[in-house]
Amino acid sequence: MDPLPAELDLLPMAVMVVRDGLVRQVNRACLRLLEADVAQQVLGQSVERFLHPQDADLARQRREESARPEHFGLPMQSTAFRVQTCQGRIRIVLVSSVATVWQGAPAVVINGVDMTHLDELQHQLRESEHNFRRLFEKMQDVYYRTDAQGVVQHVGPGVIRVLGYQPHEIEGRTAESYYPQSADRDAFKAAIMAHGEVSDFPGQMVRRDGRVIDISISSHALYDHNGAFAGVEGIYRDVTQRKNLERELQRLARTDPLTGLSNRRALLELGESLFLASRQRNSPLALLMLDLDHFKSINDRFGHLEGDRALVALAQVLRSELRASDVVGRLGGEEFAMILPDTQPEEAAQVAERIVQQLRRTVLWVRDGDSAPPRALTASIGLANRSAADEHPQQLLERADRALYQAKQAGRDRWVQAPDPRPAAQGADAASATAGPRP
Ligand SMILES: Nc1nc2c(ncn2[C@@H]2O[C@H](COP(=O)(O)OP(=O)(O)OP(=O)(O)O)[C@@H](O)[C@H]2O)c(=O)[nH]1
Repeated sequence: MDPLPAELDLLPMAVMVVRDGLVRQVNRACLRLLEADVAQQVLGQSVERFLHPQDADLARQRREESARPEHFGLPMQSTAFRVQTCQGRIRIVLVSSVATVWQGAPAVVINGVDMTHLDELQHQLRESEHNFRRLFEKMQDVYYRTDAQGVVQHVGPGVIRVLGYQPHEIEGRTAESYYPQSADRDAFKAAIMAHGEVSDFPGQMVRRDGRVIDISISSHALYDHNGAFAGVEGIYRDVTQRKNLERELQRLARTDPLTGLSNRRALLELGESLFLASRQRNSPLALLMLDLDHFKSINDRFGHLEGDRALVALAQVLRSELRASDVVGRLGGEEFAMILPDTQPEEAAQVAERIVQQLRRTVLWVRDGDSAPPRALTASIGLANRSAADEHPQQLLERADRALYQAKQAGRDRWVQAPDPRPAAQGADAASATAGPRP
C-alpha cells in the first residue's frame, strides 16, 4: 500500500482513505484521533469498527450517496459522528468526505476534526444557560436594563412579584413612571453618572396596586463602543420589610417606652435642631420643663404601678394641650420637656397655664376602702423663651430649669416664666420672672 503524501502528515486534521469499506491509509493526526499506537491497528479494519454502532447507518448512507456518479469529486457536507477510538473512548468528530480515485481505483477520502472538546463546551454552555435561566426566573431580585434615555429595554420576571406588573408592561416605559419621588430617581442618576455604578442605593417605587415599597438598587452604567453613556443595567429588590424594621428600631431608640413620648436623647436632638432653626429664622421658640409634684409620695402611697399610670395620664394631657408642630418628651423620671416653635412668650405662658389647669382636673386615685380623698395630679413648670443673646440650647435649658426650681420653691402646682437674659444683664434679676396664678 502506498503511503499518503508526507504533507498530509503535517495537517492537524485526520485524513483516512477508505476503499470497499476498509481503511487503506491514514495520516498521523488520524492515528492520534483514533488513539492508535501504530498504523497497523487501523489499516485494513472495517471503517465501521471506528464508529459508534448508532451512527453506522448514517455512515453507510453517506458512503452510498458519495459513491453516486453525480457526487464524484464533490466534498460531502460535514456531519458530526461519534467515533470509537482504539482505547474504546468516544469522540465527537466533524467528518467530511469526497469520492475520488485513489491509486487507480475508486475510494473515499475522509477527513475529520475532533470536536469533542467543543461539544463538551457546548454542553456545559447549554447547562449553564439553563441554570442561569432558572436562577433568573426564580430570583427575588428584579434584573433590568435601560437605554440612555432611561427607557426600560428588558426587565426580569421578578418584576411580577415586586411591582405587580408583567415584564412587557414595564418594557418600553421610563423608570420615572413608577418612582413616586422624582428626587430619588435624580439622586440615583447623579450617582450612576458620577461613579459609573451604585451598590445598595436606596429608593422607593410604586406598585401596580398603588402601594409604595422601599427598594435597594445595585446597578452600573453601560457605555457603547465609542465610550458614550448607553444606559443602565442592574438589579433592584424589595426591602420594605427590612426598612420597616429599621424604622421601628429607630423609633424605639427614640421613644420612652412607658409614655410613648420622645425620650431624652430624641428630645435633646430635636431641641438642638429647633433651636438652630429658630435662630436662623429669627423666630420665637419656647421651652417648658415640667416636673410632677410630690411624685415620690404618690409612688409610696399608691405603689409604683399607679405612679406609672400617673405618668401615662400626664403624657396624655401634654399631648392634648400641644400642637402637632410642638415636641414633647420625657427627660427622665417624672421630668418632662416641651419645645414650642414659633411661639411668643405670652402664648407659651398660656400653654403652661392650660397644662396646670388641665392636670388639676386629672383625678386618678379613687380606691375602694381607701380613707384618703381622691387626689389630682399637679405639676410645676419652668418656662423659658429663646433670647437673641442665646448661643446654645443649653442656655435656654438652664433658664427653664431655674424657673422650674422657682415654681417648686414658690409652692408647686404653678408655672414660672424666666425673664429674658438681656434685661437681666441690664440689672433685672430672677425676681422679675413671670409666675402663673396660684390655685
Ligand atoms: N412610678 C414611677 N416612678 C418613678 C419613675 N421614675 C422616677 N420615679 C420616681 O419619681 C420620684 C421622684 O421623686 P423626687 O425626685 O423626690 O420628687 P417629688 O417626690 O416629685 O418631689 P418634687 O419634685 O419636689 O415635687 C422617685 O420616687 C422616683 O422613684 C417611673 O418611671 N415610674
